[in-house]
Amino acid sequence: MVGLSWAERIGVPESFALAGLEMDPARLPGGTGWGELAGELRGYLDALVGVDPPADLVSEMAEQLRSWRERLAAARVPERDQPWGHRVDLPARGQALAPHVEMLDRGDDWLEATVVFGRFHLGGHDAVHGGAVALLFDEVLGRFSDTHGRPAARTVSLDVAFRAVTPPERELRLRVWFEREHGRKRQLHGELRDGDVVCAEARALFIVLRPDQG
Ligand SMILES: CCCCCCCC(=O)SCCNC(=O)CCNC(=O)[C@H](O)C(C)(C)COP(=O)(O)OP(=O)(O)OC[C@H]1O[C@@H](n2cnc3c(N)ncnc32)[C@H](O)[C@@H]1OP(=O)(O)O
Repeated sequence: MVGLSWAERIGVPESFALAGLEMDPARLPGGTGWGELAGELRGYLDALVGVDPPADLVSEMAEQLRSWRERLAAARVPERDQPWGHRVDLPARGQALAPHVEMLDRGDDWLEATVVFGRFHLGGHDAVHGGAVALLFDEVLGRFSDTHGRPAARTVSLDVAFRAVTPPERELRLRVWFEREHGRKRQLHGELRDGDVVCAEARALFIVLRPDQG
């Protein structure tokens, strides 16, 4: 990654997919195969949550995972060089923590997207975990907060109201928008819907980082 600027390394949070960014995936951390790997990991976690496997399969999986953990330990890099969470050219920044979000449309101060929570994000009784819903809002509101050339900010408060059960494995609609910007403060609002049903609403406050806080 020698010679790449920080912006080239992690991209800028202007997009949820490549839109407008001239980045060559082969030159980015993780290379061209990272998106497929992150997608496979997401799929693996969703599949694992949904099975009751026989004992020999459990042992075999544990052994393979142990082997991969040991191989990966040798390839550890500082956070700024890792592809996970830094690949803004890929869905979910190339990580499997947050659910899969696809941007549909956006204006200067609003954004619409679809989101599907996998079985991995299930809390119980066919409802998505409330923490996963909060994670979704923090991720999308947080990224959108930094768009249109705005300097980076951090979440200082996130209030989520759970209005109805959020179903897994269904395409849901997410809308987020700026409510107010004043000084270092940005207030954003988000709404998650399953058809006409409002599943959750969020209000978040972001504080722009001072140069010494980046
Ligand atoms: C591209 C990647 C996108 C991913 C999105 C994910 C986003 C995240 O999850 S960020 C991680 C979670 N958040 C954090 O770790 C933040 C931890 N907090 C901090 O680091 C610090 O509070 C920081 C740096 C943001 C601000 O600290 P500092 O510069 O000292 O601000 P401070 O002076 O205390 O507060 C600034 C203003 O905000 C207000 N404020 C601060 N916290 C709160 C709060 N919780 N509620 C209401 N107001 C608050 C203060 O009252 C103050 O207001 P005023 O200027 O009117 O007096």
